[in-house]
Amino acid sequence: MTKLSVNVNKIATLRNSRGGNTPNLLQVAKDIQSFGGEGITIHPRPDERHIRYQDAYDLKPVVYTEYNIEGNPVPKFVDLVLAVKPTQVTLVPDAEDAITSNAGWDTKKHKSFLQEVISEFKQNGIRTSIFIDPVKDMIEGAAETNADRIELYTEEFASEYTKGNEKAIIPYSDSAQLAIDLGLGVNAGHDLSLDNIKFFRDNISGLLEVSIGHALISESIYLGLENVVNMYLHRLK
Ligand SMILES: CC(=O)[C@@H](O)[C@H](O)COP(=O)(O)O
Ligand SMILES: NCC(=O)COP(=O)(O)O
Repeated sequence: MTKLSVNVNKIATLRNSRGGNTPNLLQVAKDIQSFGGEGITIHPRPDERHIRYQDAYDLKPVVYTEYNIEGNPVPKFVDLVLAVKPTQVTLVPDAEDAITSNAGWDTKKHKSFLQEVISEFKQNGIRTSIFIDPVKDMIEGAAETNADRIELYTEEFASEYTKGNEKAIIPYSDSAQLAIDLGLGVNAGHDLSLDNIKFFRDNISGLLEVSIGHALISESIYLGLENVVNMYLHRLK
């Protein structure tokens, strides 16, 4: 069963745009879970353009499903995650000025760093996942970091699928199977949407979790948040 974790970054974007507290991030997170959402994901970036570090603390008592905090493991981020202790931390190699996440880890080049930071999170009871491209060497490197899971970076799939190229799934299905064979759990995210999620899910064995934000919140403008959450859940059955 693939769990739906809703990324609420874009709720925070809207909230911050007026300087107030509308939409109320905590209330939206409660509602998403009451609609059937099986997790809440946030990605506090160093410039706090959307999710603020305080949001990560404030959400902890509100999230009773799975709480996933994503980000580049710079010292401030590591301290935040160790203090909040979410269900899962997803490590993303984002540059500070990146408009959004745009690459997976080089797990060979950063092996010792990742081993060290992953060990610290695991010692604190936090499940670890690393954001990764669907590349054989990188998946093998991920296994050597002792991460619990990988998160397949799905932008390339989403972009190609939109153009009608269904073969774009092949690196992802191959990578997922290799990860499972190496003892890694498989998550996925970035640019997944109502249009592509069922095809992706149907072709990825053992997919444990998808984290979806930008498309889901955008689709909700037209279709309503409760309706969209349930449309994703239906496609993920
Ligand atoms: C790692 C990942 O794919 C998501 O966290 C994505 O980066 C969302 O970040 P933004 O909402 O800032 O685009
Ligand atoms: N890890 C992916 C995520 O949390 C949301 O990415 P997106 O759906 O906003 O592209």
